[in-house]
Amino acid sequence: MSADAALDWGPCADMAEVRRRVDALDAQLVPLLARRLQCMREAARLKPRRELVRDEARIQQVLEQVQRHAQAQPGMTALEMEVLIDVYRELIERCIAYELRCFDAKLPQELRP
Ligand SMILES: C=C(O[C@@H]1C=C(C(=O)O)C=C[C@H]1O)C(=O)O
Repeated sequence: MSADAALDWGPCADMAEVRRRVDALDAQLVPLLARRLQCMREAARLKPRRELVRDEARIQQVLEQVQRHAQAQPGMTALEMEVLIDVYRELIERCIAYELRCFDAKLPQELRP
């Protein structure tokens, strides 16, 4: 089965099909998440001060955009929307933690927290 066919909507015949779909989705998600992390490395390189790593206004903007993308998905339930936003909140927190580590790595040893 092609990756696209595995992503078709509709009920799965059995658990094997559920897992084929999940595996195909992960194959698409992992490279995208890796690229998102690489953006954090770039953000850490470009931001001049540690306190700029966490930007609450930008976090809100990202969450609102994600909500709009999710609303455009056919068949998305309110509960799925809630889970997705939770996943994104956690993703952003992990990204900020990674960005902080990247930022600290560019500081001279004596200035690292
Ligand atoms: C990448 C940035 O740094 C942080 C990471 C964010 C993210 O994971 O989307 C959002 C806001 C920032 O706190 C940024 O400021 O855009």
